[in-house]
Amino acid sequence: MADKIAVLPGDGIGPEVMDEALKVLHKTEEKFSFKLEIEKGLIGGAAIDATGHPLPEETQKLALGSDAVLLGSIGGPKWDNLAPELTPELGGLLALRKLLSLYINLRPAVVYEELKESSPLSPKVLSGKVDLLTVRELAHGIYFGQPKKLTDEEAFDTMIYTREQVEQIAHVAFRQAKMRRGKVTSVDKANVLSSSKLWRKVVIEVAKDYPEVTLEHMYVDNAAMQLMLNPLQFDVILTSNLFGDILSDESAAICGSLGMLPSASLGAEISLYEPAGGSAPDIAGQGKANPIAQILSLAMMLETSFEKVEAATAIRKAVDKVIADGHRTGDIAKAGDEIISTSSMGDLICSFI
Ligand SMILES: NC(=O)C1=CN([C@@H]2O[C@H](COP(=O)(O)OP(=O)(O)OC[C@H]3O[C@@H](n4cnc5c(N)ncnc54)[C@H](O)[C@@H]3O)[C@@H](O)[C@H]2O)C=CC1
Ligand SMILES: CC(C)CC(=O)C(=O)O
Ligand SMILES: [Mg+2]
Repeated sequence: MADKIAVLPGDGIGPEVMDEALKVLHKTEEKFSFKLEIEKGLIGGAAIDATGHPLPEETQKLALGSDAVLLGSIGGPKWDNLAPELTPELGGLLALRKLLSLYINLRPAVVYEELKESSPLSPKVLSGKVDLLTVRELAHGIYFGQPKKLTDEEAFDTMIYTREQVEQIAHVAFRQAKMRRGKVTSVDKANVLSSSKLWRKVVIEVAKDYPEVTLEHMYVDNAAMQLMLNPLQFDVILTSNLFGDILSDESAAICGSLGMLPSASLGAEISLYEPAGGSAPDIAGQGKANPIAQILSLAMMLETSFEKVEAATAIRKAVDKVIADGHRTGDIAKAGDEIISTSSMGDLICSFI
């Protein structure tokens, strides 16, 4: 039986960039002689409009019955004022991450030599190759902690981490660092938050199992600044759900655009692959979105869930080639560059596979 993927395009630019990723998948299947069974489903605002719920039962069944999930992005102003549990964010994406027990979120950020000019950072700061990996805890922390409350007079969220949850994600970061340049920077706010004090204590304990990996700690405010001042110092950034969400967007900015940042959300069995960015309502429906984050998320899926390493490498090489040849969507263009559309970028990447 063919391996099966659930394809959930979602909202805004989600369906646009997903079309390009599927084109690339089909080209890759042809080239490397394999076939994945694809079934599309609804999530987020699109699901609310069609069924009244951001994660309909049918989508839950589809995800649970697939070998991997490829997701576009969810949300948009149209659905912002619903009850929290019925929003595309909480009721859709976060509920899906919970359903699949996805506690690991890997967000690799690499600055392409040819895109250094698209980065807001100066050539002096980018004097070497920025290649960092955010390992973000994805299933707990303040996004999920109970109790939560929202009234017109009072609102709160709860940031909880248990020893076991921190241990789990810390081991992932140290294992990644062993395969990379051997350094983990654990980012917390242990000077203020109890959950961070436990985080730091447990990370120090886990580090003892990895004597070959250097561990350093950084408060999140300083980390946000250090990313701008000296991103070259980072190899693996290990951090909590909220801090990882914020810092990974910052790492995308360093790369030139959120449209360049893929991600893999991993857990017990079924993994989910999604661009780090959102539904980009400001550019949705205009053919302006950069599909590379979605296409690189596809490459992460082929490699991680299906062991199609050659296929994933071919996709990454094709992306390298379009960038090296100077093809640019608007988000990564500099003054004077010809700007190409979402679908032209997808076509070009296909042509290089
Ligand atoms: N994983 C997901 O599905 C996520 C969903 N969201 C949702 O997306 C909606 C919009 O949120 P925002 O804060 O505006 O964040 P966003 O990530 O959608 O957009 C931020 C900025 O990055 C740009 N951008 C993002 N992806 C791009 C791409 N592929 N190509 C070119 N430019 C790109 C957008 O045009 C915008 O200027 C909200 O409803 C939010 O909750 C936000 C983040 C992640
Ligand atoms: C809907 C958000 C919680 C998703 C997000 O911003 C992210 O995972 O980066
Ligand atoms: Mg985010």
